[in-house]
Amino acid sequence: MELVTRIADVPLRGTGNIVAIGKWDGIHLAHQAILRALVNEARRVGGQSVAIGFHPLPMAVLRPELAPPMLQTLEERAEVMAALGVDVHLALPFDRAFADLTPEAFVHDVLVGQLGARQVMVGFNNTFGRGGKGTAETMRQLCAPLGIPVHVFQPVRVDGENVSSTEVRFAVAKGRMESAARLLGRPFAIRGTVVSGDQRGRQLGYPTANIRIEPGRLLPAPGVYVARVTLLGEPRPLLPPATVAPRSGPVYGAMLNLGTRPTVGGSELRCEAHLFDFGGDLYGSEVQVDFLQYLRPERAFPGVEALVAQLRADEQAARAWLERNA
Ligand SMILES: Cc1cc2nc3c(=O)[nH]c(=O)nc-3n(C[C@H](O)[C@H](O)[C@H](O)COP(=O)(O)O)c2cc1C
Ligand SMILES: Nc1ncnc2c1ncn2[C@@H]1O[C@H](COP(=O)(O)OP(=O)(O)O)[C@@H](O)[C@H]1O
Repeated sequence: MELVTRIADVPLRGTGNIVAIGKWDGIHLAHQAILRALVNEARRVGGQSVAIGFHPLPMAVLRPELAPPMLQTLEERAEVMAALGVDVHLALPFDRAFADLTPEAFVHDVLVGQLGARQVMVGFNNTFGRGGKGTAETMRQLCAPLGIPVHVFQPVRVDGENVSSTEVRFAVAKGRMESAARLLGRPFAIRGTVVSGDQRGRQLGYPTANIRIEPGRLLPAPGVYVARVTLLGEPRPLLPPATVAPRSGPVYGAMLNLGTRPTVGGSELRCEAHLFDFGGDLYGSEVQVDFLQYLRPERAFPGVEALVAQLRADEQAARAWLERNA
């Protein structure tokens, strides 16, 4: 998949562009329904599937004080799209000039004029153009005279709730990882580089890979979790335009602590994972951490012995969970 941030960098391929528009944060089940339809339709007509999104997200530009933390970095979002088979992700920088386009100008100049869209797909609650004035219905009305079909996708429901990025954020922030996974269709995950810590873990018998946390992203509630860690290898800085392919690597069951380590006098938030049945050097490599299940809150133990005893109990609980859910 090509990841581009400028319309001029969208390749010209096939019989034209089939376009889906959204914010795509998290790429939950409802996003996936649209993107799968996009890919299928583009393949059917021999066209190119283009998912238009934004980076940074509109809210981060228009009302930064109200902008929620993101469920994914641009790279994480792009890789999930690549895995779904999308041909191009156009992540437009949402600046003031873009925000000021009227719905008419967006359709006539951007979608038709610059992108040559043949069909358009949007979610039922999509808004676009100045002040968010354009709705899915506006899109239909503007595209109909141009002979461009608009497909509006209805909400996807899970456990009686509409699937939305807001619902996913809520579940993640509460540490409800199984709810988050039901909405996402996969576990909530973060990626990061392993950096060095205080080198204390190995003395406790539990070396813990210290995963650097990107600012501005949403993290689960602090605490101890059952996790799965994928070793992705060398970090690959992403500078669009770039070709993005889904990455993978060896996968390990793990237990992790997202916390400040009060027992050893720590104060800043860290994400530290102990991988089961692994030995080796992870410093400088990139990992993906899937948060699977909340186990317990972090506690201040009277000393390291009590901490290690708890880590043994955590290991048993985490291994048992992984076995049950293999
Ligand atoms: C599964 C797990 C649970 C943990 N729980 C706690 C805890 O409840 N309280 C605490 O102070 N530290 C906890 N820790 C953090 C350890 O104190 C930390 O990993 C250890 O101090 C090693 O730090 P280092 O990697 O910087 O050397 C936990 C670590 C893991 C992997
Ligand atoms: N099973 C394992 N789980 C996590 N890290 C491991 C494991 N085995 C070896 N390591 C290595 O040990 C490092 C963590 O050891 P630790 O003593 O906790 O040091 P630090 O404080 O620098 O994180 C990891 O970054 C990784 O390179």
